[in-house]
Amino acid sequence: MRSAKDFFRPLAVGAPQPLTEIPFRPSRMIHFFDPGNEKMAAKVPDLAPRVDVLLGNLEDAVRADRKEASRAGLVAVAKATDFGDTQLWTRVNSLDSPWGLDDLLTLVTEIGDKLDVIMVPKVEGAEDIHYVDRLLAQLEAKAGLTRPILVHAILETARGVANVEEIAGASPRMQGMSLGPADLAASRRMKTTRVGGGHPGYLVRTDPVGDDLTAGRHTYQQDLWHYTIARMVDACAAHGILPYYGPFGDIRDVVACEDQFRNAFLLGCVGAWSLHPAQIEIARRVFSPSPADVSWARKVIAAMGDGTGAVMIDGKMQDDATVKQCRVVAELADALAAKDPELAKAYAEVSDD
Ligand SMILES: CC(C)(COP(=O)(O)OP(=O)(O)OC[C@H]1O[C@@H](n2cnc3c(N)ncnc32)[C@H](O)[C@@H]1OP(=O)(O)O)[C@@H](O)C(=O)NCCC(=O)NCCSC(=O)C[C@H](O)C(=O)O
Ligand SMILES: [Mg+2]
Repeated sequence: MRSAKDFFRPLAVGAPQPLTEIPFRPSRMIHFFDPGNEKMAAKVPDLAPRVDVLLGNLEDAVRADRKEASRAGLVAVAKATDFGDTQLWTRVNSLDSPWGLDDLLTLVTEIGDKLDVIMVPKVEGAEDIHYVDRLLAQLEAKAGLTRPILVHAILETARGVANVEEIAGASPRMQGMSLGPADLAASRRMKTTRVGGGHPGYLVRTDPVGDDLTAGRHTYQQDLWHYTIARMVDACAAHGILPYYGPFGDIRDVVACEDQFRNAFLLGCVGAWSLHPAQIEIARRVFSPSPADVSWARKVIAAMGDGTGAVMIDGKMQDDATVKQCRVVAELADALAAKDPELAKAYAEVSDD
């Protein structure tokens, strides 16, 4: 482990100064596109103003014989597009793949000034982040970059989950973490073939009534991902970085997608991946606090004055802890409103009530 004194020193001569804090930038939806797919790449200029993050995906879902084309496509899209205040991220191929090294070498050299975050898949432990950290510092120095590229880890192996805290704290570059439910299910030998979401076989059943073990017993489907998301949220909060849900693969089932995203939002996640344009609005809706919640949060903050003591509002006790909860909601609303004029209007309307 690096000493505390060295933690915020650049890892290569001439590399940018590491950040001491990860700035909060709206990232409700990380929209995946394949930059080697001409149809998808052509939609990027129209998509950019509609999403918080555009992610050029080079890893899984890109065929092996299309890896170089996708990498080149991302370079071309990044150079040709004005992203405004929308972030550009990429997901590179895994560190043990034949493409991961060339992804990093090419992208930092060619478009490092446009890339905000590099998502690293299948991170197993702090050693993977340390490798990327040093390499990025060398490449940034060589490219003359003036701000550090941040790193986002996907939690998608059993070992990665076991090491989640050390991954979250491995580098000042760590921006956040996403759940990767498909690879994680395979790594754990879980028996679901879905990408995220619940499973009808994973349930609890109400007790039997009398001797009949079958009649009148209700079952409730449970969430396969609750444990991992909760661990990830704690690790991220402890290290000042941001947690994300990841992908929901049943594109058609917009209802269950919204449920999964909302569970993650309530547990502390700030966003999710959108794999298809249909999921963009779902993420925007879910990961933006409702005007009613913002109105309530502001009311509590106003009533609590310096934030100490206890008061009753609408029959509910408020104190030092609830005002902190309300500040989380109100500060998120302010940050999102600064980017999203529609939300700004909705939040302004409720404060006029
Ligand atoms: C899932 C898809 C393959 C579906 O594509 P398609 O069959 O073309 O869908 P549609 O016909 O409904 O598309 C309508 C139009 O929208 C365009 N489109 C589709 N998806 C996107 C997109 N993501 N960005 C931009 N544009 C998109 C289509 O081209 C159609 O256009 P047009 O014909 O002009 O009307 C496809 O959506 C897709 O490939 N999505 C991304 C998949 C992906 O990135 N997967 C990897 C992430 S999940 C993962 O890796 C698992 C994770 O790591 C884990 O372990 O859990
Ligand atoms: Mg994966």
